[in-house]
Amino acid sequence: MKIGVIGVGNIGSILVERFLETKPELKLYIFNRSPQKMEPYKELDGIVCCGNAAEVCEKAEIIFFAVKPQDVSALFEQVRVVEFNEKIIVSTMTGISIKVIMEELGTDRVVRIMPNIPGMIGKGVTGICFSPAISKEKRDLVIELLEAIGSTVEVNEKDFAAVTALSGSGPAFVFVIVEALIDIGLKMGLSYDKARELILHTISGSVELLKEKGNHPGEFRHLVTSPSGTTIEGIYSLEREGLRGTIMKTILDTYNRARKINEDIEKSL
Ligand SMILES: NC(=O)C1=CN([C@@H]2O[C@H](COP(=O)(O)OP(=O)(O)OC[C@H]3O[C@@H](n4cnc5c(N)ncnc54)[C@H](O)[C@@H]3O)[C@@H](O)[C@H]2O)C=CC1
Ligand SMILES: O=C(O)[C@@H]1CCC=N1
Repeated sequence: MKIGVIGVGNIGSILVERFLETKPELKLYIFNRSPQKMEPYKELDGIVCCGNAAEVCEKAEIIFFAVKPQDVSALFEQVRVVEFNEKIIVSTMTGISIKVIMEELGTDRVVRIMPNIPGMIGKGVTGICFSPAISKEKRDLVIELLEAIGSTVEVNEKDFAAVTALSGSGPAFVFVIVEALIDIGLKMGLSYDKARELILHTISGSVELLKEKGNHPGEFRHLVTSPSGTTIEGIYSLEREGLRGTIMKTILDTYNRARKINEDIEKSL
Protein backbone atom coordinates (compact mmCIF):
# COMPACT_ATOMS: atom_id res chain seq x y z
CA MET A 1 0.00 0.00 0.00
CA LYS A 2 1.21 3.52 -0.81
CA ILE A 3 1.17 5.91 2.14
CA GLY A 4 1.99 9.62 2.04
CA VAL A 5 3.10 11.83 4.92
CA ILE A 6 3.18 15.60 4.45
CA GLY A 7 5.07 17.32 7.28
CA VAL A 8 7.67 15.18 9.03
CA GLY A 9 7.96 17.15 12.27
CA ASN A 10 7.12 15.64 15.68
CA ILE A 11 4.02 13.68 14.67
CA GLY A 12 4.85 13.06 10.99
CA SER A 13 8.25 11.59 11.88
CA ILE A 14 6.68 9.33 14.53
CA LEU A 15 4.28 8.02 11.87
CA VAL A 16 7.07 7.51 9.34
CA GLU A 17 9.39 5.79 11.82
CA ARG A 18 6.70 3.50 13.21
CA PHE A 19 5.51 2.56 9.70
CA LEU A 20 9.11 1.73 8.73
CA GLU A 21 9.56 -0.34 11.88
CA THR A 22 6.26 -2.19 12.05
CA LYS A 23 4.92 -2.25 8.49
CA PRO A 24 7.87 -2.73 6.13
CA GLU A 25 5.49 -3.76 3.34
CA LEU A 26 4.29 -0.15 2.98
CA LYS A 27 5.70 2.16 0.35
CA LEU A 28 6.10 5.63 1.89
CA TYR A 29 6.07 8.99 0.11
CA ILE A 30 7.04 11.94 2.26
CA PHE A 31 7.52 15.68 1.91
CA ASN A 32 8.57 18.39 4.35
CA ARG A 33 8.74 22.12 3.64
CA SER A 34 12.23 22.35 5.15
CA PRO A 35 14.10 19.59 3.29
CA GLN A 36 16.61 18.89 6.11
CA LYS A 37 13.77 17.13 8.00
CA MET A 38 13.74 14.50 5.19
CA GLU A 39 17.52 13.90 5.37
CA PRO A 40 17.35 10.95 7.81
CA TYR A 41 15.04 9.09 5.40
CA LYS A 42 16.85 9.74 2.12
CA GLU A 43 18.78 6.49 1.82
CA LEU A 44 16.17 4.18 3.36
CA ASP A 45 14.42 1.38 1.45
CA GLY A 46 10.68 1.71 0.99
CA ILE A 47 10.63 5.49 1.31
CA VAL A 48 10.60 8.20 -1.35
CA CYS A 49 11.36 11.84 -0.50
CA CYS A 50 9.15 13.87 -2.83
CA GLY A 51 9.77 17.34 -4.27
CA ASN A 52 6.46 18.82 -3.13
CA ALA A 53 3.21 18.09 -1.31
CA ALA A 54 1.18 17.59 -4.50
CA GLU A 55 3.59 14.84 -5.62
CA VAL A 56 2.93 12.96 -2.35
CA CYS A 57 -0.82 13.21 -2.95
CA GLU A 58 -0.46 12.06 -6.58
CA LYS A 59 1.57 9.01 -5.65
CA ALA A 60 0.00 7.79 -2.38
CA GLU A 61 -3.41 6.25 -1.70
CA ILE A 62 -3.69 7.27 1.97
CA ILE A 63 -2.11 10.65 2.75
CA PHE A 64 -1.36 11.96 6.24
CA PHE A 65 -1.45 15.75 6.65
CA ALA A 66 0.76 16.51 9.68
CA VAL A 67 1.43 20.26 9.55
CA LYS A 68 0.60 22.92 12.13
CA PRO A 69 -2.84 24.55 11.84
CA GLN A 70 -1.27 27.90 10.84
CA ASP A 71 0.30 26.19 7.77
CA VAL A 72 -2.89 24.59 6.55
CA SER A 73 -3.89 27.35 4.06
CA ALA A 74 -0.54 27.12 2.29
CA LEU A 75 -0.83 23.33 2.20
CA PHE A 76 -4.34 23.51 0.72
CA GLU A 77 -3.00 25.83 -2.02
CA GLN A 78 -0.19 23.37 -2.80
CA VAL A 79 -2.41 20.29 -3.15
CA ARG A 80 -5.56 21.83 -4.64
CA VAL A 81 -4.49 20.67 -8.12
CA VAL A 82 -4.70 16.99 -7.11
CA GLU A 83 -7.68 14.79 -8.09
CA PHE A 84 -8.27 12.96 -4.81
CA ASN A 85 -11.08 10.64 -6.07
CA GLU A 86 -10.68 7.38 -4.07
CA LYS A 87 -7.69 8.64 -2.05
CA ILE A 88 -8.07 9.10 1.70
CA ILE A 89 -6.69 12.11 3.57
CA VAL A 90 -5.85 11.50 7.23
CA SER A 91 -5.39 14.77 9.09
CA THR A 92 -3.56 15.11 12.42
CA MET A 93 -4.09 18.88 12.34
CA THR A 94 -5.53 20.42 15.49
CA GLY A 95 -8.71 22.42 14.99
CA ILE A 96 -9.18 21.67 11.27
CA SER A 97 -12.56 20.06 10.68
CA ILE A 98 -13.31 17.28 8.21
CA LYS A 99 -15.81 19.63 6.52
CA VAL A 100 -13.13 22.29 5.90
CA ILE A 101 -10.75 19.76 4.32
CA MET A 102 -13.54 18.27 2.18
CA GLU A 103 -14.65 21.70 0.96
CA GLU A 104 -11.15 23.04 0.35
CA LEU A 105 -9.93 19.98 -1.54
CA GLY A 106 -13.14 18.75 -3.20
CA THR A 107 -12.97 15.28 -1.67
CA ASP A 108 -15.40 13.35 0.53
CA ARG A 109 -12.86 10.92 2.04
CA VAL A 110 -11.26 12.51 5.09
CA VAL A 111 -10.23 10.99 8.42
CA ARG A 112 -9.47 13.24 11.36
CA ILE A 113 -7.15 11.91 14.02
CA MET A 114 -5.65 13.19 17.26
CA PRO A 115 -2.62 11.03 18.05
CA ASN A 116 -0.30 11.44 21.02
CA ILE A 117 3.41 11.27 21.69
CA PRO A 118 3.61 7.77 23.30
CA GLY A 119 2.92 6.65 19.71
CA MET A 120 6.70 6.95 19.39
CA ILE A 121 6.96 3.52 21.06
CA GLY A 122 3.64 2.17 19.74
CA LYS A 123 1.85 2.98 23.00
CA GLY A 124 -0.11 6.05 21.98
CA VAL A 125 -3.85 6.48 21.85
CA THR A 126 -5.45 8.15 18.86
CA GLY A 127 -8.90 9.74 18.71
CA ILE A 128 -10.38 9.08 15.25
CA CYS A 129 -13.38 10.21 13.22
CA PHE A 130 -14.29 9.36 9.59
CA SER A 131 -16.23 11.26 6.96
CA PRO A 132 -19.43 9.34 6.04
CA ALA A 133 -18.23 8.36 2.53
CA ILE A 134 -15.48 6.12 3.85
CA SER A 135 -16.48 2.45 3.70
CA LYS A 136 -16.22 0.06 6.65
CA GLU A 137 -13.41 -1.76 4.83
CA LYS A 138 -11.38 1.44 4.42
CA ARG A 139 -12.07 2.49 8.03
CA ASP A 140 -10.67 -0.83 9.20
CA LEU A 141 -7.68 -0.35 6.94
CA VAL A 142 -6.87 3.07 8.45
CA ILE A 143 -7.34 1.72 12.00
CA GLU A 144 -4.99 -1.17 11.19
CA LEU A 145 -2.39 1.28 9.84
CA LEU A 146 -2.62 3.31 13.04
CA GLU A 147 -1.83 0.24 15.13
CA ALA A 148 1.76 1.24 14.32
CA ILE A 149 1.39 4.00 16.94
CA GLY A 150 -0.94 2.29 19.43
CA SER A 151 -4.69 2.01 19.91
CA THR A 152 -7.53 4.08 18.48
CA VAL A 153 -10.74 5.38 20.04
CA GLU A 154 -13.55 6.38 17.67
CA VAL A 155 -15.22 9.65 18.71
CA ASN A 156 -17.74 12.09 17.29
CA GLU A 157 -16.08 15.04 15.62
CA LYS A 158 -17.73 17.45 18.05
CA ASP A 159 -15.62 15.84 20.80
CA PHE A 160 -12.26 16.46 19.13
CA ALA A 161 -11.39 19.46 21.30
CA ALA A 162 -11.93 17.28 24.39
CA VAL A 163 -9.75 14.53 22.92
CA THR A 164 -7.08 17.11 22.10
CA ALA A 165 -7.07 18.33 25.71
CA LEU A 166 -7.16 14.91 27.38
CA SER A 167 -4.95 12.70 25.24
CA GLY A 168 -3.34 14.94 22.57
CA SER A 169 -1.89 17.48 24.99
CA GLY A 170 -2.28 15.13 27.98
CA PRO A 171 1.22 13.61 27.86
CA ALA A 172 2.72 17.10 28.38
CA PHE A 173 0.78 17.45 31.65
CA VAL A 174 1.87 13.98 32.75
CA PHE A 175 5.50 14.90 32.07
CA VAL A 176 5.16 18.08 34.13
CA ILE A 177 3.71 16.04 37.03
CA VAL A 178 6.54 13.49 36.76
CA GLU A 179 9.11 16.33 36.76
CA ALA A 180 7.56 17.82 39.91
CA LEU A 181 7.60 14.43 41.64
CA ILE A 182 11.25 13.87 40.73
CA ASP A 183 12.12 17.36 41.98
CA ILE A 184 10.48 16.78 45.34
CA GLY A 185 12.28 13.43 45.55
CA LEU A 186 15.54 15.36 45.12
CA LYS A 187 14.45 17.85 47.78
CA MET A 188 13.90 14.95 50.19
CA GLY A 189 17.42 13.71 49.45
CA LEU A 190 16.86 10.88 46.95
CA SER A 191 19.07 10.64 43.88
CA TYR A 192 17.53 11.54 40.52
CA ASP A 193 17.75 7.90 39.35
CA LYS A 194 16.12 6.45 42.46
CA ALA A 195 13.36 9.09 42.50
CA ARG A 196 12.70 8.54 38.78
CA GLU A 197 12.49 4.78 39.18
CA LEU A 198 10.16 4.98 42.18
CA ILE A 199 7.85 7.46 40.47
CA LEU A 200 7.67 5.76 37.07
CA HIS A 201 6.87 2.41 38.70
CA THR A 202 4.31 4.01 41.00
CA ILE A 203 2.54 5.65 38.07
CA SER A 204 2.69 2.69 35.68
CA GLY A 205 1.77 0.21 38.45
CA SER A 206 -1.25 2.30 39.48
CA VAL A 207 -2.35 2.59 35.85
CA GLU A 208 -1.96 -1.17 35.27
CA LEU A 209 -3.95 -1.89 38.44
CA LEU A 210 -6.81 0.34 37.27
CA LYS A 211 -6.73 -1.23 33.81
CA GLU A 212 -6.68 -4.79 35.07
CA LYS A 213 -9.25 -4.50 37.87
CA GLY A 214 -11.52 -1.91 36.28
CA ASN A 215 -12.37 -0.23 39.63
CA HIS A 216 -13.18 3.44 40.01
CA PRO A 217 -9.93 5.22 41.04
CA GLY A 218 -11.57 6.43 44.26
CA GLU A 219 -11.90 2.83 45.51
CA PHE A 220 -8.15 2.23 45.34
CA ARG A 221 -7.43 5.69 46.75
CA HIS A 222 -9.54 4.70 49.75
CA LEU A 223 -7.54 1.46 50.22
CA VAL A 224 -4.28 3.42 50.53
CA THR A 225 -5.70 5.91 53.03
CA SER A 226 -5.29 4.75 56.67
CA PRO A 227 -6.97 6.60 59.58
CA SER A 228 -4.58 9.26 60.93
CA GLY A 229 -1.97 7.92 58.53
CA THR A 230 0.38 9.53 56.03
CA THR A 231 -1.84 9.39 52.93
CA ILE A 232 -4.77 11.30 54.47
CA GLU A 233 -2.34 14.05 55.44
CA GLY A 234 -1.26 14.32 51.80
CA ILE A 235 -4.84 14.09 50.49
CA TYR A 236 -5.94 16.85 52.90
CA SER A 237 -3.11 19.04 51.64
CA LEU A 238 -3.91 18.24 48.02
CA GLU A 239 -7.60 19.12 48.48
CA ARG A 240 -6.76 22.34 50.41
CA GLU A 241 -4.40 23.38 47.61
CA GLY A 242 -7.11 22.67 45.03
CA LEU A 243 -5.27 20.12 42.92
CA ARG A 244 -8.44 18.61 41.43
CA GLY A 245 -9.69 22.05 40.43
CA THR A 246 -6.30 22.92 38.95
CA ILE A 247 -6.26 19.76 36.86
CA MET A 248 -9.84 20.28 35.68
CA LYS A 249 -9.15 23.93 34.84
CA THR A 250 -5.98 22.93 32.96
CA ILE A 251 -7.90 20.52 30.75
CA LEU A 252 -10.76 22.98 30.25
CA ASP A 253 -8.34 25.78 29.24
CA THR A 254 -6.69 23.39 26.76
CA TYR A 255 -10.09 22.35 25.42
CA ASN A 256 -11.14 25.99 24.99
CA ARG A 257 -7.89 26.74 23.15
CA ALA A 258 -8.54 23.82 20.76
CA ARG A 259 -12.04 25.19 20.10
CA LYS A 260 -10.66 28.72 19.55
CA ILE A 261 -8.04 27.45 17.05
CA ASN A 262 -10.87 25.76 15.17
CA GLU A 263 -13.03 28.92 15.23
CA ASP A 264 -10.14 31.15 14.05
CA ILE A 265 -9.19 28.80 11.20
CA GLU A 266 -12.79 28.51 10.01
CA LYS A 267 -13.08 32.33 9.97
CA SER A 268 -9.78 32.78 8.14
CA LEU A 269 -10.47 30.36 5.26
N1 LIG B 1 3.05 17.26 18.81
C1 LIG B 1 2.03 16.56 19.27
O1 LIG B 1 2.11 15.89 20.33
C2 LIG B 1 0.73 16.51 18.51
C3 LIG B 1 0.49 17.32 17.42
N2 LIG B 1 -0.69 17.26 16.73
C4 LIG B 1 -0.96 18.09 15.57
O2 LIG B 1 -0.23 17.56 14.46
C5 LIG B 1 0.20 18.63 13.62
C6 LIG B 1 1.71 18.59 13.49
O3 LIG B 1 2.28 18.84 14.78
P1 LIG B 1 3.83 18.67 15.05
O4 LIG B 1 4.30 17.45 14.34
O5 LIG B 1 4.02 18.79 16.49
O6 LIG B 1 4.37 19.96 14.29
P2 LIG B 1 5.85 20.23 13.75
O7 LIG B 1 5.99 21.70 13.58
O8 LIG B 1 6.84 19.47 14.57
O9 LIG B 1 5.81 19.53 12.31
C7 LIG B 1 5.15 20.07 11.20
C8 LIG B 1 6.07 19.93 10.00
O10 LIG B 1 5.37 20.30 8.85
C9 LIG B 1 6.25 21.00 7.97
N3 LIG B 1 5.41 21.74 7.04
C10 LIG B 1 4.67 22.86 7.25
N4 LIG B 1 4.00 23.19 6.13
C11 LIG B 1 4.29 22.25 5.22
C12 LIG B 1 3.89 22.03 3.87
N5 LIG B 1 3.04 22.85 3.25
N6 LIG B 1 4.39 20.96 3.23
C13 LIG B 1 5.25 20.13 3.84
N7 LIG B 1 5.68 20.28 5.10
C14 LIG B 1 5.19 21.32 5.78
C15 LIG B 1 7.12 21.82 8.90
O11 LIG B 1 8.34 22.16 8.27
C16 LIG B 1 7.31 20.83 10.07
O12 LIG B 1 8.46 20.03 9.91
C17 LIG B 1 -0.29 19.92 14.27
O13 LIG B 1 -1.47 20.32 13.63
C18 LIG B 1 -0.52 19.54 15.71
O14 LIG B 1 -1.50 20.33 16.28
C19 LIG B 1 -1.63 16.34 17.08
C20 LIG B 1 -1.44 15.51 18.13
C21 LIG B 1 -0.29 15.55 18.97
O1 LIG C 1 -0.05 21.73 21.33
C1 LIG C 1 -0.70 21.45 20.32
O2 LIG C 1 -1.33 22.32 19.71
C2 LIG C 1 -0.75 20.02 19.82
C3 LIG C 1 -2.11 19.44 19.87
C4 LIG C 1 -2.04 18.25 20.75
C5 LIG C 1 -0.67 18.20 21.16
N1 LIG C 1 0.02 19.16 20.64
